[in-house]
Amino acid sequence: MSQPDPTQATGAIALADGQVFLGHGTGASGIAIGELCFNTAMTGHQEILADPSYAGQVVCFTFPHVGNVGANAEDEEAASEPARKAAVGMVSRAAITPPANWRAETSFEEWLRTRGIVSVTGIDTRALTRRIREKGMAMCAIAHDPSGNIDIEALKAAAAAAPTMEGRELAADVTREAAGEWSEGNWVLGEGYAAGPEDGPRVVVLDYGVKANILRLLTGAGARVAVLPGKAGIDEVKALNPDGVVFSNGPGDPAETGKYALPTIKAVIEAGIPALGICLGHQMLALALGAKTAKMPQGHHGANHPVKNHETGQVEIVSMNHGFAVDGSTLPANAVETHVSLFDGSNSGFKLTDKPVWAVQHHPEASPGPQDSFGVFDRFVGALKAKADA
Ligand SMILES: NC(=O)CC[C@H](N)C(=O)O
Repeated sequence: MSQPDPTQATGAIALADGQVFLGHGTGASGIAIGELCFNTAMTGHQEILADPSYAGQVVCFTFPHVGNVGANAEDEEAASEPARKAAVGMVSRAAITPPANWRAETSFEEWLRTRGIVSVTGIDTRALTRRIREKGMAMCAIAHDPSGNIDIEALKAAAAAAPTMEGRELAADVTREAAGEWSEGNWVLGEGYAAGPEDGPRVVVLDYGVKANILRLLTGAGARVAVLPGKAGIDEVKALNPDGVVFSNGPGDPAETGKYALPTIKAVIEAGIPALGICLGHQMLALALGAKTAKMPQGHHGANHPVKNHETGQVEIVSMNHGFAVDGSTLPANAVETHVSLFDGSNSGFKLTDKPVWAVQHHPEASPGPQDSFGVFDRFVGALKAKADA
């Protein structure tokens, strides 16, 4: 692959170990610093970059053609204004072509610009991905300068000085500022989003950077959904009379966000309120139960990860986006592992035997990805309805 002249490159990415890749800048200009991960999804790149769990990260897409479907407002995953600060950078191989899809409302390049995502194309993404596979996710600095005046040495220094993801609390940056109601339901081709139900179980979602499709699928399953900022305490949760509580996905290190979130999570479990944790919420539920989480070398980021559901015996193909994992062997005696990743055997879900508590590591809401795990929402809301009818 031809490399631009280092003195004229409009895009560059420097890793913390000093390795530099030169390319063509696109999207937002400037410099962004974050953890570099690779994502293997072949479609849904707008939804991936708009997932607030990617806050503080630069995403390298392994699929070479990114953005040729453009972008549209319906595929928005930010559920609040602060949540629009999701991925900080994007790396891809081929140049972004004009949109060629009937749903496109804008070009992907324009969307990257308006979202402030510093992007570089023309990169040997196979080499970059191999680097992550061999040495783990690296801190990086990514630059786009349309005039081609990138200070490579300064970029290397910025990458080397960047704080690693372990120990970072990022949920506070992407959570909503005030409590709110959520009424958007499931998306239907040609019709858009359905309205939420008038009655049904009350579900309170603790927002650590929740993906909008989690809220839509809860609403679609028949719940009346309220969303609270991630720092809300148990009194604020109880004031909404919840039939169930959801601990959302989100960015950063679960042990750090857990410093303010665990008291609320523990209080919900102790009160016997049915609870569901997703991704960061799954990790923090595990921490609340005394289990441990650890940083993974390369994490799971993609839309075709096989997960074994021990309860049904079936394999579900799921969306994944996590760089930390629950150590399943540290779960307490009253927890049963319900899901496991078939890529590496890491924990992908558990439930409690003596409390109505469930958790999944993967993203059952997809967006993007297969819908094999949509049943997580129907089962949770169904359990709340069954409890109300009992
Ligand atoms: N999608 C998520 O909720 C990610 C959880 C956590 N930030 C991780 O990287 O593991």
